[in-house]
Amino acid sequence: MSDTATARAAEQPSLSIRNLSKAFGGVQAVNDVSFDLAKGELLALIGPNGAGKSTCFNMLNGQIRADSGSVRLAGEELIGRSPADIWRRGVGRTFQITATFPSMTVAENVAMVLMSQRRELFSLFRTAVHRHRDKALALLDLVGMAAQADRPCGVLSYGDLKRVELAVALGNEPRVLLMDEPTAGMAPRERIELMGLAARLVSDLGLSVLFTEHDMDIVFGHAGRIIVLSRGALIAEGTAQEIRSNPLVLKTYLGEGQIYGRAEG
Ligand SMILES: Nc1ncnc2c1ncn2[C@@H]1O[C@H](COP(=O)(O)OP(=O)(O)OP(=O)(O)O)[C@@H](O)[C@H]1O
Repeated sequence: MSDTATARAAEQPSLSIRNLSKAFGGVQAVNDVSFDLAKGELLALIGPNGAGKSTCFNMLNGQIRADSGSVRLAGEELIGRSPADIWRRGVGRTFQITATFPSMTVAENVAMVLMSQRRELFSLFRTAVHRHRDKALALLDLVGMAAQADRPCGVLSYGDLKRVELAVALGNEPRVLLMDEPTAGMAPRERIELMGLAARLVSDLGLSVLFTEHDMDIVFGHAGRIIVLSRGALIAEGTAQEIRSNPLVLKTYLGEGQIYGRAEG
C-alpha cells in the first residue's frame, strides 16, 4: 500500500453506513439512513419506540437483509454477508437479553467463543477450555470479572452477567461492537458502571461502539456523539449539548417526557 493509501485507510471510519433502507410490508422501518462510526468512538443511536433502531442494528450485523444501501467495515461491504461472516470480520454484538450458559463457569463461557472463533470442535471442549484459559482470564480482567472466573454464570448478578457478555463479545477481537440497550434491566449504579466500562474499552482498545439506549442520563453522560432516528429517518446528529437543544429532537422525542423512567421491555 502506498503512503497515501495507508494514511487514507487509517482515516477511514470503522463503519460507514449509506442510504440504508428496510420496509416491512407498508412500514418503512428504516428510511435512507446514512452515518459514520469513527474508530475509537462511542456513538449512541436514540429515538422513540418503533423509530427503527433495532432494525438498523439487525441490518448492520446481517440478521436482516437491507432493501437497499451500503454498510462498509473499513471499506469492505457487509450487506449480503451472513451474521457469522460479519461477526468473524470484526462486528461484535451484545443483546438486550444476556445469553450465557448458566451451568458453565464464567471462564468456560468465554472459552466457548474463543473456540468458535477458531472453529474448534466442541467435542474437545475440556482441553480447549484449558488451552484458552489464559486468554479467557485476560478478557475477564478487562471487564473486572477475573476474580469470578470459576463461578457458574447462573449465580451471577445481572450486572456481572452483562460484564461477562461483554468479555464474550470482546473474545472475537471486534473492531466494531454493537450494543443493543446495554443497560436495560439494570440498577442505576450498575448502568453507570457498565457504560463507564464501555467508554474505557473504547479509549483503551480503540474499539468503535454503537449503542442504542433509552436512558438519556446514560446517553448524555457517556456518548461522544449521538444520532437520532424518528420514524425510520435520521433527524439529527451531534454532541449531547447539540441534541439536547435540537428543536426537532425536542419535538419528536425528548419533549415526550417518556424517556426518563421508561418501562423496560
Ligand atoms: N419483523 C417485523 N415485521 C414487521 N414490522 C416490523 C418488524 N420489525 C420491526 N417492525 C416495525 O418496524 C418499525 C421499527 O421497529 P424497530 O423495532 O426497529 O424500532 P425500535 O426503534 O428498535 O423500537 P424500540 O425502541 O421499541 O425497540 C416499527 O414500526 C415496527 O413495528
